Amino acid sequence: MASDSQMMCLVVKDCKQVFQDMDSLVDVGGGTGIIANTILAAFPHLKCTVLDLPHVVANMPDTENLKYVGGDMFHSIPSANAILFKHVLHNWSDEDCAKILKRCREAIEDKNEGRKGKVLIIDIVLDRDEEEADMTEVKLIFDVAMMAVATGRQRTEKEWEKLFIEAGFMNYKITPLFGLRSLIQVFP
Ligand SMILES: C[S@@+](CC[C@H](N)C(=O)[O-])C[C@H]1O[C@@H](n2cnc3c(N)ncnc32)[C@H](O)[C@@H]1O
Ligand SMILES: COc1c(-c2ccc(O)c(O)c2)oc2cc(O)cc(O)c2c1=O
Repeated sequence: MASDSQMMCLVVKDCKQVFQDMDSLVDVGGGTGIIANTILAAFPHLKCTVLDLPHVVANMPDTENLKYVGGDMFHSIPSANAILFKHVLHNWSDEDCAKILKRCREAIEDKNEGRKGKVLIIDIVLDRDEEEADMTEVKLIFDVAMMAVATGRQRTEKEWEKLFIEAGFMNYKITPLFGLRSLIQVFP
């Protein structure tokens, strides 16, 4: 998982505009900060926070631009312009994702400036039109794996869309990445 996170180098390189116009980002379920550090290397002006379970971040030292918060995404997510989830939401049921996405809406609302941020999701999107059959097969194997090891699942675009709308988001944009995954930007 840690080495896979280095694929973020390519995401950051290919999707510069996604990170350019923000000041702050929270990586939810960001573990030991590999993804956050990769993003910071390309965008050092950002203030990043990694939110993960207390025992995961207990011994992680903060740096000038990267802070570790031990907590629970179901209860509260620190405020920021963007909230990132890489390989997190596929571990959770629709009901759980709805709760998490509601916490995101609270986290990206800037009450003083009336500005609203966005949610970034890196995960599998099943049944993309342009996709080859063998790619779909591998994605479905991951779907079965997620159901076996957690209460989660892989989702089609329609299933993602339903989650976003039910959580009060207005719009989204899917950018396919290399391999199996896509970047989904979700806007309030
Ligand atoms: C599958 S890992 C993904 C790690 C990382 N985002 C990546 O792509 O390498 C899921 C992460 O979510 C964290 N997590 C699980 N439940 C959580 C919760 N309630 N609040 C915050 N983080 C949680 C786990 O500790 C773990 O680090
Ligand atoms: C489906 O997610 C992908 C994972 C993954 C593995 C284990 C987990 O607990 C997860 O939550 C996610 O890992 C990889 C690794 C790769 O090199 C390529 C991939 O496409 C994926 C996933 O899509």
